[in-house]
Order: sequence, then structure tokens, then C-alpha cells
Amino acid sequence: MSGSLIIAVDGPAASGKGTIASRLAAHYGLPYLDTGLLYRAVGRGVIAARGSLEDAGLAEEVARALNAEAVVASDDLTGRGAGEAASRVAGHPGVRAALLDLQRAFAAQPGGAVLDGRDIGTVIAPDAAAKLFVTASPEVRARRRWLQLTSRGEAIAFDEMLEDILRRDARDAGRGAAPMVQAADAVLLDTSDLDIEAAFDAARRIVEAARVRSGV
Ligand SMILES: Nc1ncnc2c1ncn2[C@@H]1O[C@H](COP(=O)(O)OP(=O)(O)OP(=O)(O)O)[C@@H](O)[C@H]1O
Ligand SMILES: Nc1ccn([C@@H]2O[C@H](COP(=O)(O)O)[C@@H](O)[C@H]2O)c(=O)n1
Repeated sequence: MSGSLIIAVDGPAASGKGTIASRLAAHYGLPYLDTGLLYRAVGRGVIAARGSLEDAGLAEEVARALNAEAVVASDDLTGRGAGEAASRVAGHPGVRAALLDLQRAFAAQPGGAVLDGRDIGTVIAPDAAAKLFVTASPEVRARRRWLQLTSRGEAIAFDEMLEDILRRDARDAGRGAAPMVQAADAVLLDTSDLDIEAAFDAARRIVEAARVRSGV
């Protein structure tokens, strides 16, 4: 098989899509982009400028000035506050438009790429050879995120984490601009009862089936 293997991995917060996407990228020797980092960086930029996250013009300005390489190399965007800020600026159509070309260019690299986010299979790479929509129950996702954050010292109660997750789901799925939705041709992968190894295995099988179908 030959050609460009674009793998689109979408899904809600803390479903494990990033874990799966980065492992697929390593497995197939493809470059990987966690597109959530871009929105997190925009949220952080607006806060750093002492602006309001509801200020669509400022958020778009920050998005247009983003240095994607610096964002990807940054290690301080994974906290709880950055996720919340990201989901608020991600609803501005101008922000999404400003980040479109760089994501599409990443996906279009020779050989292919793996991208994860909320709109990869629907907007960024609608022709991707393989599309996965990774999910898990809100309680399982909240537990995973709670473990991740508390293990590195962020103090948060489990109930608050669950509220965060539910609020973010509602905002991401309910916005007008590129809402989080499973693409019609994406395969649903529910990882609620799967450990990381089993989830990766299931994802790899989905990609292999897509490769056979598409000849990539
Ligand atoms: N199948 C799984 N079983 C148990 N823990 C998992 C599983 N998949 C991922 N995790 C853990 O859950 C946490 C969240 O995973 P990950 O960052 O991959 O989720 P995500 O969907 O990419 O989240 P985000 O919304 O930040 O993009 C991490 O600590 C990860 O190690
Ligand atoms: N393609 C994407 C990726 C992310 N978002 C928004 O950013 C928030 C943070 O994303 P994480 O994957 O790092 O959790 C997320 O809640 C979305 O609002 C997006 O809109 N599109």
C-alpha cells in the first residue's frame, strides 16, 4: 500500500484520543499534531494580554500571531485552566479560520500525518483515509483527567472535574462553528472499559481496515 495516510482522531475531553493518536503516529512513523494545544495557546494568549475570552477580535488576533512550533514545544498548556480557556475561544469563528491553514498544511504532508482534536474528520481533513471518534463515559473521562492532574499536584475534587468535563462537552458540541461531532464516516471507539494497550490495539485495527478499504 502507498500514498498519503492521514489519520483523523476526534473525541471529547480526556477520552484518550491524544494517547491513541500519538501511539498511532509512532506506529506508522507519521508526524503528529495535538490541535487542542493551538486553542489552548490562544486562550493563554488572550489571558496574558489581560483580555476577555469572549472578545472574538482579540482572540482572532492572538490566533493569527501564533507560532505553532513554539506552541507544540511548550509544556505548560496542559493544565485545567488552559483547557477551559481553550474551549471558550474555540467558539469564535475567526479563531477557527485563523488556525485552519496551518492544520490543513500539517495534514497534507507527504506520506500523511495524525491529527487529533474535535473537527479533524469533519473540517480539517474530511478526506482522511482513517477517521476515529474516540469516546468514554463522562465519569471515566473525569476519573482519568482527575488522576492525571492530581498526580502532578493540581488540587481538584473529582466532582468539580466531572462538572468541568460535562460543561466542556456541552460547549464543544453546542457551538455553531465546527462543533464536536462524529463524522459520518468515522468509526466510534468507546474506551470506557479498555486500558491504554487495548484501546491502542482497537484503534490500530480500525486504521488497518481503513487502509485496506482506501488502498493507502
Ligand atoms: N484507555 C485508557 N485507560 C486509562 N487511562 C487512559 C486511557 N487512555 C488515556 N488514559 C489517560 O487519561 C488521561 C487523558 O488522556 P489523553 O490526554 O490521551 O486524552 P485526550 O482525549 O487527548 O484529552 P484532551 O481533551 O486533553 O485532548 C491521560 O492521563 C492518559 O494517560
Ligand atoms: N480541533 C480542535 C481541538 C480543540 N478544540 C478546543 O480546544 C479545547 C481544548 O482541547 P483539548 O483537546 O486539548 O482538550 C477543546 O475543549 C475544544 O474547545 C477545538 O475546538 N477543536
